[in-house]
Amino acid sequence: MKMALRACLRTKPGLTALLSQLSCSGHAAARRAPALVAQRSSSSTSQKIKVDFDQSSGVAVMHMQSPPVNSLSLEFLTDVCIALEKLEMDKSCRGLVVTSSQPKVFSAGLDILDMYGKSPEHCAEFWKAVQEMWLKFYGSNMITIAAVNGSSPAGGCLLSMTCDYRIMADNPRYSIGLNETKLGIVAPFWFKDTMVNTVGHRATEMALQLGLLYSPAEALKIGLVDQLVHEDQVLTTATETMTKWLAIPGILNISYTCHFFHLWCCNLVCTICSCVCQVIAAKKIHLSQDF
Ligand SMILES: CCCCCC/C=C/CC(=O)SCCNC(=O)CCNC(=O)[C@H](O)C(C)(C)COP(=O)(O)OP(=O)(O)OC[C@H]1O[C@@H](n2cnc3c(N)ncnc32)[C@H](O)[C@@H]1OP(=O)(O)O
Repeated sequence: MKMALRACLRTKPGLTALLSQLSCSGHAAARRAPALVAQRSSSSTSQKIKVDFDQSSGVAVMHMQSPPVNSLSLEFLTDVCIALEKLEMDKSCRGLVVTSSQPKVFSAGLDILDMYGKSPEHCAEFWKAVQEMWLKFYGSNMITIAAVNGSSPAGGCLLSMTCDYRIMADNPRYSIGLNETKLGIVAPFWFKDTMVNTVGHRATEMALQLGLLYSPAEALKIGLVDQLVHEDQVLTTATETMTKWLAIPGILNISYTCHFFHLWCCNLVCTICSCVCQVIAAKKIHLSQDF
């Protein structure tokens, strides 16, 4: 699916325009950009993320370092988007591993404090930044691997699902999933679609209806993560796995992209139809209440 989005971003100007309306590159560009120096190995740091780029392998590692739990605040999301933009522009960077510098937590999802009691303008900017992060990861030309070295609820799970491959620490105390329902929030349709593309319809239905958080073993069973390793080995396994992915010529990825692009279009049409049906149904309920 991620590859489908990649292809569509590359080849379909109309769709790119449509998607970019969801995006907000403007606000990201306005902020300071962490520098990536063109040398064999470089490191760039913003307040909330650190990027180590090894030019000889073409692989960058993004360490999320926003204590205590890497919650996705507007500032954090903006830093991530800026770093991704810079890596994407550097054609020598072919792979990206995302991981956490915080103990026990990959990401706690959207920053609840950044959503509560804020102005409508702030909420709009915040929400656009969430969408931009999703678009940038899902539409990335790089191979992306999530090294999930801790719990990853809600938006944290979404972030990991936008990657091509997920490796999680095999610690039963950690959990991962879209638990929005348990918080009284309906997960947006594109959260749902991302999960459907990862684990299929039935598993997503169960997960969202019940707001399930899965242990690493359960997550592996339904395909929410691809591999479990000992806590100490999450990052090294991710970089080893990256080598295998990067050995596949990029052109083959593009050919799979065409199959997945078709699926993605079907999904989009279904979603639009379903929205229209919901509006009609809501209007009917409203009318029937008038009588
Ligand atoms: C504008 C449109 C809105 C539409 C929204 C639709 C989609 C929503 C998706 C979301 O992502 S909503 C966020 C959902 N997140 C969660 O449910 C996670 C809640 N947190 C946890 O489960 C746990 O904190 C943890 C991540 C498993 C870590 O547990 P641990 O025991 O290690 O730490 P804690 O003691 O619980 O927390 C430490 C510290 O961090 C604060 N915190 C935790 N999560 C968040 C968060 N999401 N946002 C902001 N702050 C968070 C927590 O309050 C503690 O703070 P304190 O000051 O030390 O008390």
